[in-house]
Amino acid sequence: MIDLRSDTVTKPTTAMREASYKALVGDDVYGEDPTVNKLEEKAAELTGKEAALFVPSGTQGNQIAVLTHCQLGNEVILEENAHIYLYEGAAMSAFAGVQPRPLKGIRGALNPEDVRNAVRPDDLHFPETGLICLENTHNKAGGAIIPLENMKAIHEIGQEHMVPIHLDGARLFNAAVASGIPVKEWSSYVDTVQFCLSKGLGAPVGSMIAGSKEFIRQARKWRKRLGGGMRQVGVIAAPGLIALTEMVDRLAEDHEHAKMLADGIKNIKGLEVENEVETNIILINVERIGHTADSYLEALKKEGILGVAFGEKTIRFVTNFGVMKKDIEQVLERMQKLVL
Ligand SMILES: Cc1ncc(COP(=O)(O)O)c(CN[C@H](C(=O)O)[C@H](C)O)c1O
Repeated sequence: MIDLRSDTVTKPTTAMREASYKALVGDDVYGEDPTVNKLEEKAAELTGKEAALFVPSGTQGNQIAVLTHCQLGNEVILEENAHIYLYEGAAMSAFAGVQPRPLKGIRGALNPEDVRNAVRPDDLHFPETGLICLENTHNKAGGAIIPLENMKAIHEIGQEHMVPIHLDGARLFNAAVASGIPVKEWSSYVDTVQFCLSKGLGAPVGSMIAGSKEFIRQARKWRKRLGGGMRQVGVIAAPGLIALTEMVDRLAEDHEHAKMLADGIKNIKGLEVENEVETNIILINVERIGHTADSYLEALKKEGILGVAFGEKTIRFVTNFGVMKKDIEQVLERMQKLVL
């Protein structure tokens, strides 16, 4: 099986498994796990924030950010196809008691003037705007990189209106590697950032949230309230350190494979690549070959290829370090056969 469903399917490397085995551990509820402490320091250093916190998933990282930034009854400005809006089970309403304010984006990027106009004025009828959420790279937009200028402009609006900004940076390292702009620079235009260790970086579990010391102190408390206080967590934090020290630069290979796959698909009659492939995600429209996303995925599965549906007529492929160049060649050969 060539698994292109997501970069979440990556399995830990041998180095990660060895690091787990050898990890120095302690009780993290008492702050005594040296490995996760090191990982949190590393994440703070890479993002240029004062502190960071290890969390078991990107979703929990995003939701702890909402819980920590917002009060009950706040409104959260976000892009209408953001993961935090589409794929997190309305957690921000269920747990934090806030209402999302979805805005239309272009390839995931919000128009700064739309953001400015969406910030609520002080009025007895209105909720206060508690947070602005950005996502980079943008999953639904096909791993699109939100331009730095756009983030800078929205940062200024946040500062002007004293509304904090959270970045869902699940694939922020993909944006950094593809653009050559360091993670620290991207992070300088937001108050808090969540990034995944468990996606392209290949760790088996976990994400990091980074922000001010005070923010992380409160976020740690929210994680504990959610039952996320962990004990000898170094066992799963150690692979995260390998992810950050050994697996970042190789993301360029995933991007190269994605471009190779997209270029090959463009030569297959009837298939249409929907997105400009900047990182590791490819969106393919299958309508012209008379398929729905589901029927095409079924046909692909019979050929030993896995993808996911990303709409009625669109499938998504995500390259990852389990997929080599020879796999990409195989996928193209088998997809070509499917349309003959
Ligand atoms: C932008 C972004 N932010 C947050 C998350 C949540 O991360 P996890 O909770 O899965 O660790 C994801 C996961 N994305 C997963 C995937 O792409 O296969 C699915 C859709 O949930 C994400 O793409």
